[in-house]
Amino acid sequence: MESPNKIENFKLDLPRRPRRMRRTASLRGLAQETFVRCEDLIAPLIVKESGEKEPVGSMPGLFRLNLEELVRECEELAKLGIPAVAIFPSLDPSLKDEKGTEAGNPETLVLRAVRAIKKAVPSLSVVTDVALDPYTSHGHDGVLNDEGSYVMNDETVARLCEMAVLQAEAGVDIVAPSDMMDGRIGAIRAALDEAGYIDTAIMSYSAKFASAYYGPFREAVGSAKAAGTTLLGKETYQMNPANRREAIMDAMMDEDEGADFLMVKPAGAYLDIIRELRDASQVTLAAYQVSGEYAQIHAAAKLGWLDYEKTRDESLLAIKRAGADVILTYFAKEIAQKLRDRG
Ligand SMILES: NCC(=O)CCC(=O)O
Repeated sequence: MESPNKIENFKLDLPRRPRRMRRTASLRGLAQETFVRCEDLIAPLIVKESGEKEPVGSMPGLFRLNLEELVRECEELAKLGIPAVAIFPSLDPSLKDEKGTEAGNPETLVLRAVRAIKKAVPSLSVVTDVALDPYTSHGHDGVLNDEGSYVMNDETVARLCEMAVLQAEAGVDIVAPSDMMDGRIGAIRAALDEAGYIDTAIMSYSAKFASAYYGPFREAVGSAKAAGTTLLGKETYQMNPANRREAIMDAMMDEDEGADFLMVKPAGAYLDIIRELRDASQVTLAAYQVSGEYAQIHAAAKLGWLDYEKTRDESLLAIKRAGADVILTYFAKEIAQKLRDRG
Protein backbone atom coordinates (compact mmCIF):
# COMPACT_ATOMS: atom_id res chain seq x y z
CA MET A 1 0.00 0.00 0.00
CA GLU A 2 1.15 3.48 -0.82
CA SER A 3 1.63 5.84 2.10
CA PRO A 4 -0.51 9.06 2.08
CA ASN A 5 2.74 10.94 2.10
CA LYS A 6 3.71 9.45 -1.21
CA ILE A 7 0.42 10.53 -2.85
CA GLU A 8 0.93 14.09 -1.63
CA ASN A 9 4.32 14.28 -3.21
CA PHE A 10 3.21 12.64 -6.40
CA LYS A 11 3.76 14.88 -9.45
CA LEU A 12 3.18 13.93 -13.06
CA ASP A 13 5.79 15.15 -15.43
CA LEU A 14 3.51 16.22 -18.30
CA PRO A 15 4.59 18.11 -21.43
CA ARG A 16 1.04 19.45 -21.73
CA ARG A 17 -1.84 19.98 -19.29
CA PRO A 18 -5.10 20.57 -21.25
CA ARG A 19 -6.93 21.50 -18.02
CA ARG A 20 -4.83 24.69 -17.84
CA MET A 21 -7.05 26.17 -20.59
CA ARG A 22 -10.25 25.11 -18.80
CA ARG A 23 -9.48 26.87 -15.50
CA THR A 24 -11.50 30.08 -15.93
CA ALA A 25 -14.45 31.19 -18.05
CA SER A 26 -12.28 33.62 -20.00
CA LEU A 27 -9.64 30.99 -20.79
CA ARG A 28 -12.37 28.56 -21.84
CA GLY A 29 -13.80 31.30 -24.03
CA LEU A 30 -10.43 31.90 -25.69
CA ALA A 31 -10.06 28.19 -26.37
CA GLN A 32 -13.59 27.70 -27.75
CA GLU A 33 -13.50 26.36 -31.31
CA THR A 34 -17.14 26.32 -32.35
CA PHE A 35 -19.94 28.88 -32.01
CA VAL A 36 -23.60 28.89 -32.95
CA ARG A 37 -24.46 32.25 -34.44
CA CYS A 38 -27.81 33.72 -35.30
CA GLU A 39 -26.58 33.99 -38.89
CA ASP A 40 -26.33 30.19 -39.06
CA LEU A 41 -29.99 29.52 -38.34
CA ILE A 42 -33.03 28.95 -40.53
CA ALA A 43 -36.41 28.92 -38.80
CA PRO A 44 -38.96 26.41 -40.14
CA LEU A 45 -42.50 27.84 -40.02
CA ILE A 46 -45.87 26.23 -40.70
CA VAL A 47 -48.56 28.18 -42.52
CA LYS A 48 -52.27 27.40 -42.65
CA GLU A 49 -55.08 29.06 -44.58
CA SER A 50 -57.14 30.67 -41.82
CA GLY A 51 -58.14 30.76 -38.18
CA GLU A 52 -56.18 31.65 -35.07
CA LYS A 53 -52.71 30.25 -34.52
CA GLU A 54 -52.78 26.66 -33.26
CA PRO A 55 -50.10 25.07 -31.09
CA VAL A 56 -48.52 21.82 -32.25
CA GLY A 57 -48.98 19.45 -29.31
CA SER A 58 -45.71 17.56 -29.53
CA MET A 59 -43.63 20.63 -30.41
CA PRO A 60 -44.01 23.24 -27.65
CA GLY A 61 -43.45 26.75 -29.01
CA LEU A 62 -44.33 25.82 -32.61
CA PHE A 63 -47.62 27.01 -34.08
CA ARG A 64 -49.56 26.66 -37.30
CA LEU A 65 -49.88 30.31 -38.36
CA ASN A 66 -52.28 32.03 -40.70
CA LEU A 67 -50.83 34.30 -43.38
CA GLU A 68 -51.02 37.45 -41.30
CA GLU A 69 -49.41 35.82 -38.27
CA LEU A 70 -46.77 34.26 -40.50
CA VAL A 71 -45.73 37.65 -41.87
CA ARG A 72 -45.62 39.10 -38.36
CA GLU A 73 -43.44 36.21 -37.19
CA CYS A 74 -41.09 36.75 -40.16
CA GLU A 75 -40.78 40.44 -39.29
CA GLU A 76 -39.82 39.51 -35.72
CA LEU A 77 -37.33 36.87 -36.86
CA ALA A 78 -35.70 39.31 -39.29
CA LYS A 79 -35.42 41.92 -36.52
CA LEU A 80 -33.69 39.32 -34.35
CA GLY A 81 -31.17 38.72 -37.13
CA ILE A 82 -32.39 35.35 -38.41
CA PRO A 83 -31.36 35.28 -42.09
CA ALA A 84 -33.93 32.85 -43.47
CA VAL A 85 -37.18 31.01 -42.90
CA ALA A 86 -38.37 27.71 -44.40
CA ILE A 87 -42.11 27.65 -45.08
CA PHE A 88 -44.21 24.48 -44.93
CA PRO A 89 -47.94 24.45 -45.68
CA SER A 90 -50.52 22.65 -43.56
CA LEU A 91 -53.30 22.19 -46.09
CA ASP A 92 -56.96 21.52 -45.64
CA PRO A 93 -57.48 17.81 -46.48
CA SER A 94 -60.12 18.81 -49.05
CA LEU A 95 -57.30 20.24 -51.21
CA LYS A 96 -55.35 16.96 -51.30
CA ASP A 97 -55.73 14.29 -53.96
CA GLU A 98 -53.88 11.24 -55.28
CA LYS A 99 -51.74 13.31 -57.63
CA GLY A 100 -51.14 16.35 -55.43
CA THR A 101 -52.77 18.60 -58.06
CA GLU A 102 -52.83 21.58 -55.68
CA ALA A 103 -49.02 21.78 -55.86
CA GLY A 104 -49.37 23.18 -59.39
CA ASN A 105 -51.88 25.87 -58.42
CA PRO A 106 -50.23 29.30 -58.90
CA GLU A 107 -52.38 30.60 -56.03
CA THR A 108 -51.67 27.79 -53.60
CA LEU A 109 -51.16 28.79 -49.97
CA VAL A 110 -47.37 28.54 -49.85
CA LEU A 111 -46.95 30.79 -52.92
CA ARG A 112 -49.22 33.44 -51.41
CA ALA A 113 -47.20 33.14 -48.22
CA VAL A 114 -43.92 33.69 -50.09
CA ARG A 115 -45.27 36.79 -51.86
CA ALA A 116 -46.56 38.23 -48.59
CA ILE A 117 -43.26 37.64 -46.76
CA LYS A 118 -41.07 39.00 -49.57
CA LYS A 119 -43.27 42.10 -49.74
CA ALA A 120 -43.15 42.77 -46.01
CA VAL A 121 -39.54 41.71 -45.28
CA PRO A 122 -37.57 41.64 -48.54
CA SER A 123 -34.25 41.16 -46.75
CA LEU A 124 -35.33 37.85 -45.20
CA SER A 125 -34.44 34.85 -47.37
CA VAL A 126 -37.29 32.45 -47.95
CA VAL A 127 -36.84 28.73 -48.48
CA THR A 128 -39.67 26.59 -49.84
CA ASP A 129 -40.10 22.85 -49.80
CA VAL A 130 -40.26 21.19 -53.21
CA ALA A 131 -42.12 17.94 -52.60
CA LEU A 132 -45.61 16.63 -53.15
CA ASP A 133 -46.33 15.19 -49.70
CA PRO A 134 -48.24 18.21 -48.33
CA TYR A 135 -50.54 17.96 -51.36
CA THR A 136 -51.14 14.21 -51.79
CA SER A 137 -53.99 12.39 -50.04
CA HIS A 138 -51.68 9.40 -49.44
CA GLY A 139 -48.93 11.62 -48.02
CA HIS A 140 -46.17 10.31 -50.29
CA ASP A 141 -43.62 12.67 -51.81
CA GLY A 142 -44.53 11.84 -55.38
CA VAL A 143 -46.92 10.37 -57.91
CA LEU A 144 -47.86 6.71 -57.36
CA ASN A 145 -48.16 4.09 -60.11
CA ASP A 146 -51.61 2.64 -60.86
CA GLU A 147 -51.20 -0.15 -58.32
CA GLY A 148 -50.14 2.34 -55.64
CA SER A 149 -47.04 0.25 -55.06
CA TYR A 150 -44.30 2.63 -56.22
CA VAL A 151 -43.54 6.35 -56.30
CA MET A 152 -42.72 7.04 -59.95
CA ASN A 153 -39.40 8.84 -60.15
CA ASP A 154 -39.31 10.69 -63.45
CA GLU A 155 -43.00 11.66 -63.47
CA THR A 156 -42.52 13.07 -59.97
CA VAL A 157 -39.43 15.03 -61.03
CA ALA A 158 -41.45 16.69 -63.80
CA ARG A 159 -43.98 17.85 -61.17
CA LEU A 160 -41.20 19.10 -58.91
CA CYS A 161 -39.77 21.21 -61.74
CA GLU A 162 -43.16 22.82 -62.19
CA MET A 163 -43.39 23.52 -58.44
CA ALA A 164 -39.89 24.99 -58.27
CA VAL A 165 -40.58 27.39 -61.15
CA LEU A 166 -43.82 28.55 -59.50
CA GLN A 167 -41.94 29.14 -56.26
CA ALA A 168 -39.21 31.09 -58.06
CA GLU A 169 -41.87 33.17 -59.77
CA ALA A 170 -43.36 33.95 -56.35
CA GLY A 171 -39.97 35.35 -55.31
CA VAL A 172 -38.49 32.61 -53.18
CA ASP A 173 -34.70 32.79 -52.68
CA ILE A 174 -34.02 29.10 -52.18
CA VAL A 175 -36.01 26.09 -53.39
CA ALA A 176 -35.45 22.98 -51.30
CA PRO A 177 -36.32 19.64 -52.89
CA SER A 178 -37.01 17.24 -50.01
CA ASP A 179 -38.45 14.36 -52.00
CA MET A 180 -35.35 12.20 -52.63
CA MET A 181 -36.19 11.37 -56.25
CA ASP A 182 -33.16 10.62 -58.41
CA GLY A 183 -31.99 13.35 -60.77
CA ARG A 184 -34.24 16.10 -59.44
CA ILE A 185 -31.51 18.64 -58.71
CA GLY A 186 -30.24 18.75 -62.30
CA ALA A 187 -33.77 18.81 -63.70
CA ILE A 188 -34.88 21.61 -61.35
CA ARG A 189 -31.71 23.64 -62.10
CA ALA A 190 -32.42 23.31 -65.84
CA ALA A 191 -36.10 24.23 -65.40
CA LEU A 192 -35.24 27.31 -63.30
CA ASP A 193 -32.57 28.46 -65.74
CA GLU A 194 -34.87 27.90 -68.71
CA ALA A 195 -37.54 30.05 -67.02
CA GLY A 196 -34.96 32.78 -66.35
CA TYR A 197 -34.46 32.15 -62.62
CA ILE A 198 -30.72 31.71 -62.78
CA ASP A 199 -30.25 33.19 -59.30
CA THR A 200 -32.76 31.04 -57.45
CA ALA A 201 -30.62 28.78 -55.28
CA ILE A 202 -31.23 25.08 -54.64
CA MET A 203 -30.88 23.56 -51.19
CA SER A 204 -30.91 19.83 -51.72
CA TYR A 205 -32.18 17.56 -48.98
CA SER A 206 -29.41 15.28 -50.18
CA ALA A 207 -28.94 12.89 -47.29
CA LYS A 208 -32.51 12.58 -46.05
CA PHE A 209 -32.90 9.43 -44.05
CA ALA A 210 -36.09 7.38 -43.58
CA SER A 211 -36.21 8.40 -39.95
CA ALA A 212 -38.57 7.91 -37.03
CA TYR A 213 -37.53 11.38 -35.82
CA TYR A 214 -40.01 13.05 -38.25
CA GLY A 215 -43.04 11.86 -36.25
CA PRO A 216 -44.07 15.14 -34.56
CA PHE A 217 -43.74 17.17 -37.80
CA ARG A 218 -46.10 14.85 -39.65
CA GLU A 219 -48.67 15.51 -36.97
CA ALA A 220 -47.96 19.24 -37.30
CA VAL A 221 -48.71 19.40 -41.04
CA GLY A 222 -51.27 16.60 -41.09
CA SER A 223 -49.31 14.29 -43.39
CA ALA A 224 -49.05 11.43 -40.89
CA LYS A 225 -51.24 9.21 -43.00
CA ALA A 226 -48.63 8.14 -45.56
CA ALA A 227 -47.14 5.15 -43.86
CA GLY A 228 -50.55 4.01 -42.61
CA THR A 229 -52.78 4.13 -45.65
CA THR A 230 -50.58 2.51 -48.26
CA LEU A 231 -48.38 -0.52 -47.97
CA LEU A 232 -45.63 1.56 -49.44
CA GLY A 233 -43.13 3.06 -47.02
CA LYS A 234 -41.02 6.19 -47.47
CA GLU A 235 -37.92 3.98 -47.29
CA THR A 236 -38.39 3.29 -51.02
CA TYR A 237 -37.05 6.80 -51.65
CA GLN A 238 -35.56 8.11 -48.40
CA MET A 239 -32.21 6.75 -47.32
CA ASN A 240 -31.54 3.74 -45.10
CA PRO A 241 -30.29 5.04 -41.71
CA ALA A 242 -27.70 2.26 -41.79
CA ASN A 243 -25.90 3.67 -44.83
CA ARG A 244 -23.02 6.11 -44.82
CA ARG A 245 -21.36 5.57 -48.20
CA GLU A 246 -24.69 5.81 -49.99
CA ALA A 247 -25.40 9.13 -48.29
CA ILE A 248 -22.13 10.59 -49.52
CA MET A 249 -22.64 9.21 -53.03
CA ASP A 250 -26.15 10.66 -53.33
CA ALA A 251 -25.03 14.03 -51.98
CA MET A 252 -22.11 14.19 -54.40
CA MET A 253 -24.54 13.53 -57.24
CA ASP A 254 -26.56 16.53 -56.05
CA GLU A 255 -23.42 18.66 -55.95
CA ASP A 256 -22.57 17.63 -59.51
CA GLU A 257 -26.11 18.45 -60.60
CA GLY A 258 -25.74 22.00 -59.30
CA ALA A 259 -26.99 22.10 -55.70
CA ASP A 260 -26.01 25.32 -53.89
CA PHE A 261 -26.53 23.74 -50.47
CA LEU A 262 -26.38 20.10 -49.45
CA MET A 263 -28.32 18.96 -46.41
CA VAL A 264 -28.24 16.17 -43.87
CA LYS A 265 -31.56 15.34 -42.18
CA PRO A 266 -32.03 14.51 -39.31
CA ALA A 267 -28.96 16.09 -37.74
CA GLY A 268 -28.23 14.83 -34.23
CA ALA A 269 -28.22 11.12 -35.01
CA TYR A 270 -26.26 11.69 -38.24
CA LEU A 271 -23.29 13.78 -37.12
CA ASP A 272 -20.92 11.33 -38.81
CA ILE A 273 -22.61 12.01 -42.15
CA ILE A 274 -22.37 15.78 -41.60
CA ARG A 275 -18.65 15.50 -40.90
CA GLU A 276 -17.96 13.26 -43.83
CA LEU A 277 -19.90 15.42 -46.23
CA ARG A 278 -18.17 18.54 -44.87
CA ASP A 279 -14.85 16.93 -45.75
CA ALA A 280 -16.02 15.65 -49.15
CA SER A 281 -17.62 18.82 -50.52
CA GLN A 282 -16.98 22.56 -50.70
CA VAL A 283 -20.68 23.38 -51.06
CA THR A 284 -22.48 25.12 -48.15
CA LEU A 285 -23.72 22.40 -45.83
CA ALA A 286 -27.03 22.51 -43.99
CA ALA A 287 -28.34 20.18 -41.32
CA TYR A 288 -31.99 19.86 -40.31
CA GLN A 289 -32.55 19.36 -36.60
CA VAL A 290 -35.95 17.75 -37.02
CA SER A 291 -39.13 17.67 -34.98
CA GLY A 292 -38.26 14.52 -33.02
CA GLU A 293 -34.93 15.98 -31.93
CA TYR A 294 -36.74 19.09 -30.72
CA ALA A 295 -39.58 17.15 -29.08
CA GLN A 296 -37.32 14.81 -27.14
CA ILE A 297 -35.43 17.69 -25.51
CA HIS A 298 -38.72 19.35 -24.55
CA ALA A 299 -40.18 16.10 -23.22
CA ALA A 300 -37.17 15.15 -21.12
CA ALA A 301 -36.90 18.69 -19.75
CA LYS A 302 -40.59 18.68 -18.83
CA LEU A 303 -40.04 15.49 -16.85
CA GLY A 304 -37.13 17.16 -15.11
CA TRP A 305 -34.69 14.67 -16.61
CA LEU A 306 -32.62 17.12 -18.67
CA ASP A 307 -31.69 20.78 -18.32
CA TYR A 308 -33.63 22.35 -21.21
CA GLU A 309 -31.32 25.23 -22.17
CA LYS A 310 -28.07 23.35 -21.74
CA THR A 311 -29.26 20.34 -23.74
CA ARG A 312 -30.70 22.56 -26.46
CA ASP A 313 -27.47 24.56 -26.78
CA GLU A 314 -25.30 21.45 -26.72
CA SER A 315 -27.41 19.80 -29.43
CA LEU A 316 -26.88 22.78 -31.76
CA LEU A 317 -23.20 23.15 -30.94
CA ALA A 318 -22.66 19.48 -31.79
CA ILE A 319 -24.23 19.98 -35.22
CA LYS A 320 -21.98 22.97 -35.91
CA ARG A 321 -18.90 21.13 -34.61
CA ALA A 322 -19.69 18.19 -36.90
CA GLY A 323 -19.35 20.62 -39.81
CA ALA A 324 -22.73 22.14 -40.66
CA ASP A 325 -22.63 25.75 -41.87
CA VAL A 326 -26.37 26.22 -41.54
CA ILE A 327 -28.90 24.65 -39.17
CA LEU A 328 -32.63 24.43 -39.75
CA THR A 329 -34.01 24.30 -36.22
CA TYR A 330 -37.27 24.95 -34.39
CA PHE A 331 -35.10 26.52 -31.67
CA ALA A 332 -34.00 29.33 -34.04
CA LYS A 333 -36.08 32.13 -32.53
CA GLU A 334 -35.23 31.45 -28.92
CA ILE A 335 -31.54 31.13 -29.72
CA ALA A 336 -31.67 34.49 -31.52
CA GLN A 337 -33.45 36.01 -28.50
CA LYS A 338 -30.86 34.59 -26.14
CA LEU A 339 -27.97 35.92 -28.25
CA ARG A 340 -29.60 39.36 -28.39
CA ASP A 341 -30.20 39.45 -24.65
CA ARG A 342 -26.58 38.58 -24.01
CA GLY A 343 -25.55 41.44 -26.27
N1 LIG B 1 -39.83 18.55 -45.21
C1 LIG B 1 -39.72 19.04 -43.88
C2 LIG B 1 -39.83 17.99 -42.89
O1 LIG B 1 -40.13 16.87 -43.24
C3 LIG B 1 -39.54 18.31 -41.46
C4 LIG B 1 -39.32 17.10 -40.65
C5 LIG B 1 -39.27 17.30 -39.18
O2 LIG B 1 -39.02 18.40 -38.66
O3 LIG B 1 -39.46 16.30 -38.50
